[in-house]
Amino acid sequence: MITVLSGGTGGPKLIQGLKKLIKEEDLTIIVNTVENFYYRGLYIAPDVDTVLYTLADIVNEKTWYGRRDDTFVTHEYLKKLGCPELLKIGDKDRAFKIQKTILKEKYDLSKAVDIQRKILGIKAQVLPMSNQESNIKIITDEGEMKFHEFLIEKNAKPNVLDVSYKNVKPAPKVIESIENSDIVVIGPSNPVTSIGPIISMKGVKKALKKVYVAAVSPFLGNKPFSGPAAKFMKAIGYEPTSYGVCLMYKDFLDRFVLDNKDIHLKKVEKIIKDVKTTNILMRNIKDKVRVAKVVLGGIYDTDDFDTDR
Ligand SMILES: C[C@H](OP(=O)(O)OP(=O)(O)OC[C@H]1O[C@@H](n2cnc3c(=O)[nH]c(N)nc32)[C@H](O)[C@@H]1O)C(=O)O
Ligand SMILES: O=c1nc2n(C[C@H](O)[C@H](O)[C@H](O)CO)c3cc(O)ccc3cc-2c(=O)[nH]1
Ligand SMILES: [Mg+2]
Repeated sequence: MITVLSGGTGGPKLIQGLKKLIKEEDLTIIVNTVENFYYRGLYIAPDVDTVLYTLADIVNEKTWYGRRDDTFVTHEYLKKLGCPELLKIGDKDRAFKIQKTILKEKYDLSKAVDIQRKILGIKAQVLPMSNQESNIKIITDEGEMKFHEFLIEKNAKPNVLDVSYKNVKPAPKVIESIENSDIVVIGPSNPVTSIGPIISMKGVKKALKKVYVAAVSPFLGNKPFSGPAAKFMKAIGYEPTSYGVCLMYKDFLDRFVLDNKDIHLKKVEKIIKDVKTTNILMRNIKDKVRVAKVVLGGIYDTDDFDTDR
């Protein structure tokens, strides 16, 4: 069994590659929930929905949120009515979020997500990291703001001084799925706001130390491939590089996959015993399968699986 720790962009790209190499029923995804929030009465779980759409092969791969080929009739009409939405939510995506909001009135998030996973015909297990709300705050030189205010309204421009979120309890099956895995894969997600909240939960690091853990870096040199990870890393006192990431994960990390052009390779090799390199930019499914093969190579046998599914 393989358990993947994932956010809503980098992790899902690697998941697409892993899905080509292993049976989907042998895959468990623990998804970040730190940025979940109620928006105008709708419960929004961005990374959960992106992971579900990715596993169901309906994700919009241009934005890494929402569904491919969705329509935006309600979103556009709300604008006309003078109530523009912060998030561009498609009509089918909205229905899916309305369903999750209704399910959450009766069940916890884990159960609601499991019902939706089955409706999408997904065989992998999808575990939200927690059923509690983290209320993440981004502390900037323009004051404290909500995650999506920072990311979308301010376009991640303000200087970040700190990132804070409540320490929440792991959801059911999270610890157990890590402990029962042949390998835990940490996707190239944002180390601070996607992976950090998962590994800082009670019992997670202890569980990760018991199993083989492999991670892919979201950095090349001093820059992430996309998004605000560099600002967040500096804000919490880590350099925005693969070396900074390996210092965050070093207590439990066994294998680290870096880009073959990463100038921090030597420093990382002093900390992590098993370092692999390849081109870790994932533009297409060929790239994603290649990176996934380097992650699993020699640890998890994928030979008996026809990869041209
Ligand atoms: C806003 C975004 O958060 P979220 O949508 O949750 O994304 P993740 O935390 O899952 O990932 C962001 C992370 O992904 C890295 N990334 C993106 N594309 C690639 C790639 O092709 N290869 C690779 N090794 N990493 C990739 C990127 O550097 C980001 O840091 C957010 O926080 O950015
Ligand atoms: O930057 C944006 N992110 C959007 N996101 C992504 C969201 O901001 C995520 O929290 C981040 O990408 C980090 O995971 C959406 C996610 C959804 O589930 C549904 C709709 C959106 C819409 C947007 C958007 O308009 N702009
Ligand atoms: Mg995220």
